[in-house]
Amino acid sequence: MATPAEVVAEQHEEARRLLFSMPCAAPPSHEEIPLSMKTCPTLDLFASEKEEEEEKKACDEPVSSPSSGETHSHDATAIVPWSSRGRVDVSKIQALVKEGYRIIEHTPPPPATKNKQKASNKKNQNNANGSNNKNKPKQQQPRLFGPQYSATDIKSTTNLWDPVNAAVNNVNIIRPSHDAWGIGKIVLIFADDFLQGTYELPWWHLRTDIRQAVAPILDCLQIQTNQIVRLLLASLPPGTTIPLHQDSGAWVCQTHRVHVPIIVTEPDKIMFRVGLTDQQLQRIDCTPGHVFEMNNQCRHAVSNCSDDYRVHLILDYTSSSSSNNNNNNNNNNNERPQQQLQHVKLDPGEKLLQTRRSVDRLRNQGSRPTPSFLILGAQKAGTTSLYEYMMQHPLIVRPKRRETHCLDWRWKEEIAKGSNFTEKQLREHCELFYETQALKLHPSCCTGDSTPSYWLDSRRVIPRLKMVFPWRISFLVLTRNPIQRAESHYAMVTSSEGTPAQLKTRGTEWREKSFVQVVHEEFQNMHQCGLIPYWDMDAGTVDQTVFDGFINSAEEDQAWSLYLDRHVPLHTGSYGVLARGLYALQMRPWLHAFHPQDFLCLQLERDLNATTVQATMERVFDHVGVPSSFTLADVSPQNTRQYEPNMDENLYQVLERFFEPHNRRWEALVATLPNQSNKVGTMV
Ligand SMILES: Nc1ncnc2c1ncn2[C@@H]1O[C@H](COP(=O)(O)OS(=O)(=O)O)[C@@H](OP(=O)(O)O)[C@H]1O
Repeated sequence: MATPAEVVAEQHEEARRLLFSMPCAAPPSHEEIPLSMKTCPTLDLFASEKEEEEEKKACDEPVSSPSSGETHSHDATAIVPWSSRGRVDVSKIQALVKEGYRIIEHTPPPPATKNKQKASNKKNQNNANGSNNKNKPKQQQPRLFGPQYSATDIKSTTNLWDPVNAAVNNVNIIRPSHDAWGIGKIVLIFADDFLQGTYELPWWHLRTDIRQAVAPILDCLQIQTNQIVRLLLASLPPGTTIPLHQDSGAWVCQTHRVHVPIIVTEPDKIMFRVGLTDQQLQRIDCTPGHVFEMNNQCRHAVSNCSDDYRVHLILDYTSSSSSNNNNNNNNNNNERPQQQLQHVKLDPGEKLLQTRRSVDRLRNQGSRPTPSFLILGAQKAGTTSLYEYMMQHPLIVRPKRRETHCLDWRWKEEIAKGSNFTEKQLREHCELFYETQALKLHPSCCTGDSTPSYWLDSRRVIPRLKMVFPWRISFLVLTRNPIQRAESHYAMVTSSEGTPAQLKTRGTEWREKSFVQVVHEEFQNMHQCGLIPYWDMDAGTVDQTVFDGFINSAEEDQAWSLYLDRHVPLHTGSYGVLARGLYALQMRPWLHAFHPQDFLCLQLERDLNATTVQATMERVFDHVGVPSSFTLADVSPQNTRQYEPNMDENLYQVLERFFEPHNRRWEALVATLPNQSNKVGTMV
């Protein structure tokens, strides 16, 4: 939430009052602030449907209180809010950025001459047609990619603050809150929030004069260029206050934030404050050349109470161990292991596509297909929780519905009848269930859905999936104690609560039957299909020798197919109370059709409990190809239901005997899959 204007005005007035009574603090003794003093903030999450709104929101968002929701791993009083890193000569940078720092147009004007020309041509055309509604120019291109400028639109190539000059000779970067505050910028290095890509802009990698001017600062900090993830100059207009806030985003706890005042005409009229709380703010000396590091997890604010613009160089860098070509490891043991930075050199005039948390090159559009992951099942095994936890990740975008069913129930009826739909048409139909077009532009983001019915009867789903989404998909499979799964299934299907659509899809077949009856019928059905020859229907026991000889045989496959034909309808959810708990059987066709490494198999009780869920989700994020360094804000179980126990001890024991060899079979199968850590453990 942006700070209300009246609060900003109050803070500005307070800063003005403090100018003469609050001296600059003596620099704390620390030099580089350990990253372990910067805990991960609570993120305000990316919401696909509100993307436009989100983009307008602040990158550095104000939050209520620094000590409230945050869990500092350190004694709070020991956290260092800032440190002085030295002094440097900034005259070379001053000379480079002096021109135009006072007159900044933040929104580049449209390329006037050409647009006017086009508009007048269009007007003439329309008049000639006798209509001015036809052939309206499409609004979408300019909005997405920004206007196209050419060298002739630039007023002065030496004015690095000019957004038109930047758009042509450098790269246009959007910084929503800073742009809204009227802050001018010269961006040299930029990164997305997860540091997936560190972009060196042309004015950095093509201009020796700029690099040489900045070099003394890097020497002072004792860092290499490849450690920098953001480097920019910001011009704060007179009379402006950036209100109290603390920075958010996954990058914050992985980077050191440095400020260097460059042009500050009246340093005594600048109020730059930082502190652990709003009551503990310290004022920092902002005379040009003072290199200081600020803990941007602490509260901070700045007010320019002078009559001139104020230019700071702002630099974020990672510990040396995370940068390529650097062997010097000064990482503190408490810090998260850091990823290797990927440095990308951008071309002059190149277009970037930004959301609040992501940065993508226009040239990379479409490089991640949609969808790129699917939660396959099992039904009632916690798939809603898994899905909702995934959707908290800022780079995962919600599909239009959680269970798309685009490959089973919602597969076009005509298609099912075998009409002549082309592959392209089929794909387009399925793509409608996802934010496909928007995601093409943002390949660092991804989407997928959770349709637990896919796992059980995959005979239709797998060929359709291979046809419409022929790229590599990351699959997620979640299992649960199959007895509890069955109880949960029965409770859902017989519940009278839910929307009319939910009640319809659940069916009414089990309404008049007890759980015991439903289980008994399922045993009969399986038996008649020849699916459980090892099961003594009267004694309720397994013949292990028959079981071992039967599983994975052609007879088992045939019996399974017969069972699916006879007892797995599409129009109701009242089926498969035991079959849905035969996890290895459901998985077999999937493993025949796809690579084993495409699957991540999790177990509800073991992997989504309060102790394990964060680590599990980091594996999930890794599996689907988004940065795993994201802390979940809400790990509460989803889609829970209160219901009376619906079986006696005797039935429970029967089911335990029935499922026991199947559970072992499943565990043995999962153990053969690559990338399944935590694979040792028994089905609870
Ligand atoms: N984290 C966690 N820990 C323990 N149990 C959990 C968790 N998340 C979901 N659940 C339980 O999973 C059941 C819902 O599963 P699904 O969301 O897959 O159901 S559905 O197939 O989408 O209808 C539902 O089970 P029942 O409450 O027994 O019906 C949920 O309570």
